[in-house]
Amino acid sequence: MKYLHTMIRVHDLDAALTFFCDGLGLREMRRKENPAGKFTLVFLAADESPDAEIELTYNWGSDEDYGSARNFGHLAFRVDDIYATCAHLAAMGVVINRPPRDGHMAFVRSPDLISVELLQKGDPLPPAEPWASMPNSGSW
Ligand SMILES: C[C@@H](O)C(=O)SC[C@H](NC(=O)CC[C@H](N)C(=O)O)C(=O)NCC(=O)O
Ligand code: NI
Repeated sequence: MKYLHTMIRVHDLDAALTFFCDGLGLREMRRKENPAGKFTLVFLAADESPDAEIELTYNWGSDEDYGSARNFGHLAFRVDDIYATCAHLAAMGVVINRPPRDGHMAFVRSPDLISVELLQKGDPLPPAEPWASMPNSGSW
């Protein structure tokens, strides 16, 4: 058996692509438009794990509240420099809900409030400001 993807429903496809592609660096692998079903599927992957995809499902014009079930935890990514990644996301206006105070782990949320865990590749980075003294913001 092979793991293929995790599907998440999004309300604003452009905002979700800005977060996952411009923010996290994932690449759009392919997309499927379904006019009959009035939805679009966009498959994304990180460069080091091209087979492990995220499937963004956009239901055209839907204002359905998809909720935020606590049984789904988070998507996790390994990053080369957690401080640089968090600084880049913060510059885009993304809230760093759990700052990388320990140089190892951080949490943010996508525009659809999907929790995303960022883990530093290799050993934790040395403590550095502003992260070392940055408080948590909200939940993740
Ligand atoms: C391509 C394959 O990976 C799919 O996941 S297609 C599954 C299919 N998706 C849809 O119909 C998308 C639109 C639908 N309105 C929705 O929001 O899911 C499907 O069966 N979805 C149902 C589901 O529970 O995933
Ligand atoms: Ni799917």
